[in-house]
This record gives sequence, C-alpha cells and structure tokens, in this order.
Amino acid sequence: MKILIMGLGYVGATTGLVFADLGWNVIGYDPNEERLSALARGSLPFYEPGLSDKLKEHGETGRIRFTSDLQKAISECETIFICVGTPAKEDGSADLQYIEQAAVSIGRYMQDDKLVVIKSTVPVGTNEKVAAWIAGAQPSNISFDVVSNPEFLREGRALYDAFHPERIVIGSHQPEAARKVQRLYKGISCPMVLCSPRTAELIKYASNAYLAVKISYINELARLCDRIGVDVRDVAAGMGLDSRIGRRFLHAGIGFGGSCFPKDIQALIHEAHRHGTKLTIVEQAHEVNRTQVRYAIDLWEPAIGGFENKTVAVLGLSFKKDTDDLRESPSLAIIDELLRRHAYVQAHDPLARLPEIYPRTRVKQFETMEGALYDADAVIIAADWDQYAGADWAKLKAKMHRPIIFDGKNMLSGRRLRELGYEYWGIGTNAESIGPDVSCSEHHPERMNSQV
Ligand SMILES: NC(=O)C1=CN([C@@H]2O[C@H](COP(=O)(O)OP(=O)(O)OC[C@H]3O[C@@H](n4cnc5c(N)ncnc54)[C@H](O)[C@@H]3O)[C@@H](O)[C@H]2O)C=CC1
Ligand SMILES: O=C(O)[C@H]1O[C@H](OP(=O)(O)OP(=O)(O)OC[C@H]2O[C@@H](n3ccc(=O)[nH]c3=O)[C@H](O)[C@@H]2O)[C@H](O)[C@@H](O)[C@@H]1O
Repeated sequence: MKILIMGLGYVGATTGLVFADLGWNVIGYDPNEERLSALARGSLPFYEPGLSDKLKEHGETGRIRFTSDLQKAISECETIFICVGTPAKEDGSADLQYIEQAAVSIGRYMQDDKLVVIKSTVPVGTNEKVAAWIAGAQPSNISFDVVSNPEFLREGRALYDAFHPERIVIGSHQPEAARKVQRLYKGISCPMVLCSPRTAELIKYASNAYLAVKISYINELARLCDRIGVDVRDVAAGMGLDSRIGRRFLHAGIGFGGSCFPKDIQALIHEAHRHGTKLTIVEQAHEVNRTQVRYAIDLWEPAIGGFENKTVAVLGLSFKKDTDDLRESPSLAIIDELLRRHAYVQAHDPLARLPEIYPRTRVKQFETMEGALYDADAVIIAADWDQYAGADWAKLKAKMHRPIIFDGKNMLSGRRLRELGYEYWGIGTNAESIGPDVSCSEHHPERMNSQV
C-alpha cells in the first residue's frame, strides 16, 4: 500500500519518514516548491534532529519520494494523510483554508476508494467538513473514509516522539477504516485510543491546552514566589514528586511559544465561545502567557537601572532548544519589549536567524555567544539551549560591560553565578536576593529537567 503525505512541514516530513521506516512506500507532496525540491534533493528545509539522516536513508531505500504531480500521486495512493498547517486567524479560530484545499484536491482527483487521515490539529467537526469538501469536489460518486489521527510530537524531538508515542489516537465511526490506520503503525508499541472523530479532535486540543495551563500555573506561582522569597524550582520539585501532579511541564520561565500551544489554546477558547460556553481556565492560561515576558522584563529592569540605552545580549531566538522555529517565540517578544524600552540588542542563536524586521542599528545577530556578550550591560537567556547551560560563565564574565544575568529559562545555577561575581535573576527564583527563607541551599535545575 502506498501512502501520500500532503504537507511536508515538521509533522508531514516526520510522518512520511517514519512510515517509510516502518516499511511502507511513501510519496510526499507540498505546494511549496522550495520545500518540495529541497526534500527531493535530500535536504531538510528546517532543522529537526535525526530527520536529515532518515531522509538520506530512505532516499536510498527508495521508500520515500517527492512529487509535484498531485493528481498522479492521489490516484496512485490508497491512503492519504493531511498534514497541512492550521494557523490562527485574527479572531483566534483555526484557519482551515489549507485543509479545505487539500480535501478539494483529493475529491477532484480520486478515481477509486481512499482512506483520508487527518493528522493536522483541527477543531471538532472538521472531519465531517473534510468529508463534505471531498464529496463536493468529486466528479462522480466514489466512496472514501475520513479518519482523525492527531499528532502529539514535539519539535526538536519529532523523530523520537513519532517512534515512541505515548498513545496513538484514531477517531472513526468505521471500524475497518480505524483498523487500517492502526495497521499502518505496526511495529510501534503504545496504547491505541479508538474513539469517534470528534473525540479524537478534542483529545488533541485538550492535551495541548492542559500542558499550557500547567506552564501558566507554575509561571503565575513564580510571580508569587518573587514576592515572598520562595524559589519556584523548589516548589515545582516538591509538587512534582506527587505522581498525580508529575514533574514535567512545571518549569517556570518567560512563557510558552511555538507554532502550537498559543494557536491551539486560542482555537479552543474560540470553539467554546462558538458553542455558548467558556473555558475560563484556558483563557487565564493564555492571559498569563501573554503577559509573562513583560512581567519578566519589569522584574529585571531595576537591577540594570532601566533598559534605556543599555546593551542587552539575548541568547536564544528559537521558541526552545533544538529547533530553528521562530514561530511565536518568547525571545522575539523579549526583543520587542527591549526595543520599546530603547535598549540595544545583541542576539545569538545556535541555529535560528533573526528575522529582517528589526532596525539594524538597534538589533544585531552575532555568530558566537562571545560576540553577543561583548560589552553587554546584561544577558538574557531566552531559550534553553544546552550550549548556554554548559558555557564557561567564569570566562565569559570578562567580555561583559556589567556581569548581570537575567535567566528567562531558570536553567542556570544562580548560586554558582553569584559566586563568580554575577548578579543573577531568574523568574520566581530570586529567594536568595529577596529574603532569608531559602529552603534549599543548592538548586539543581538539571535534576528537575521538567521540559523533557
Ligand atoms: N509542529 C509541530 O510540532 C506539530 C504540529 N501539529 C499540527 O500539524 C499541522 C502541521 O504542522 P507543521 O508541520 O508544524 O506545519 P508547517 O507549517 O511546518 O507545514 C505545513 C505544510 O503544509 C503545506 N501545505 C499547505 N497547503 C497545502 C495543500 N493544499 N496540500 C499539501 N500541502 C499543503 C505548506 O506548504 C507547509 O509546507 C498543524 O495543524 C499543527 O497544528 C501537531 C503536532 C505537532
Ligand atoms: O501540537 C503541537 O504542535 C505540539 O505542541 C507541543 O510541542 P512543542 O510546541 O514542539 O514544544 P514543547 O516542548 O511542548 O514546548 C512548548 C513551549 O512551552 C515551553 N515550556 C515547556 C515546558 C515547561 O515546563 N515550561 C515551558 O515554558 C517551551 O519552552 C516552549 O516554548 C506539545 O508538547 C506536543 O505534544 C504537541 O504535539
């Protein structure tokens, strides 16, 4: 059986390569010619650990190929995965235009039965819409099934997550269609959740929203910690030992970013309103996140005596480590906030490039950390790259005009940095600077490692 993957971004490229690895023949299609031809040349158009090697490997096995001939690809493949983007519209709702385009193409070009699988994150009821769009575009009546199979991978860990999912959710009213999708994942061992398409669609949004709530909860608690001289990392560690709570996603910082949490919680909030109800907890999680960068900058500003005309090194541009994805990156929100306060920014990222929207006289990107830190009045850690955690901060101190570290990811040891002569500020971790009520004398951020 051949599988067609429509949409070759983080999810589509990963899904296609995983199916190739599981032994299926895969064809990839994307209307973005640059993306498609890069993949056809064996070059990954974005950074994702391990994926380039898989692309090379299955370019050689021939189990994946890429085409711009969508009509032929649709007629050749029995199963079609829709992995296109579902960005947020201005009102927060999910923009389904790419889903509709993909569905219409399938309807227009299909000549025999198809199994259409929706992997993109879509609002409840979209499976039904996709079925209607396909049927509406068919020149003659041909049967097909639409199955919901949402994706839960994380960027930076996409391949690992796709091979080791915590669950596979398959939403269908047709047991045979669900079984066919289940068979595609032969070789991957994890719980299978078989449910209705609507349930599957909601499981995806509800999961992302829950994780976002967890992060905003600890971030709001961090704000309280800053006032009462308690270290939020100790609180998170103590809470996390309760297996009903768990340690993960209790890492306070500058808030969550990326292409999914912000857009998905807005889409879920919008859906609730559309159905005459409210998800107030999710709304508050969104609000805390919306204001978290400003909270951090306000918190740190007195330590530097105002950001105006100060030079600030911003380490990390991507929304988290191990990705070059800048979508909704809190780091860019930090740069915007610093510019509003008339600071100069010297940025660094191991992979991501600064977008060309900033005035060059105010914001510059440096190839090295040392370059970004040179003569800076302070450094802000804005993404949790290992390179920053493992840096030789004793040596770097000499490069800076003033040794002040604002740690937006709470990933460095404040105690050690203070011993080196730095002024160190995290978020909700400033107990040592505020008062004597320090419950743990040494913090081990690496031991908590709640993000992985
Ligand atoms: N990025 C992630 O970590 C995860 C994303 N998701 C969801 O998966 C979906 C895709 O996300 P990403 O891969 O990040 O998106 P992306 O933006 O990286 O890639 C989407 C691709 O779809 C292509 N496309 C647009 N219209 C098309 C059409 N008519 N036919 C075929 N391809 C078309 C675009 O050119 C683009 O290359 C979204 O709904 C997202 O919410 C779900 C889990 C994880
Ligand atoms: O639907 C999606 O696209 C995906 O969204 C997230 O994955 P991703 O956005 O790649 O990254 P995460 O590792 O979840 O981090 C998201 C953001 O939350 C932040 N975060 C995470 C954990 C934490 O404790 N604190 C925290 O601030 C990260 O720094 C990052 O900005 C989910 O983890 C995936 O399961 C889901 O499939």
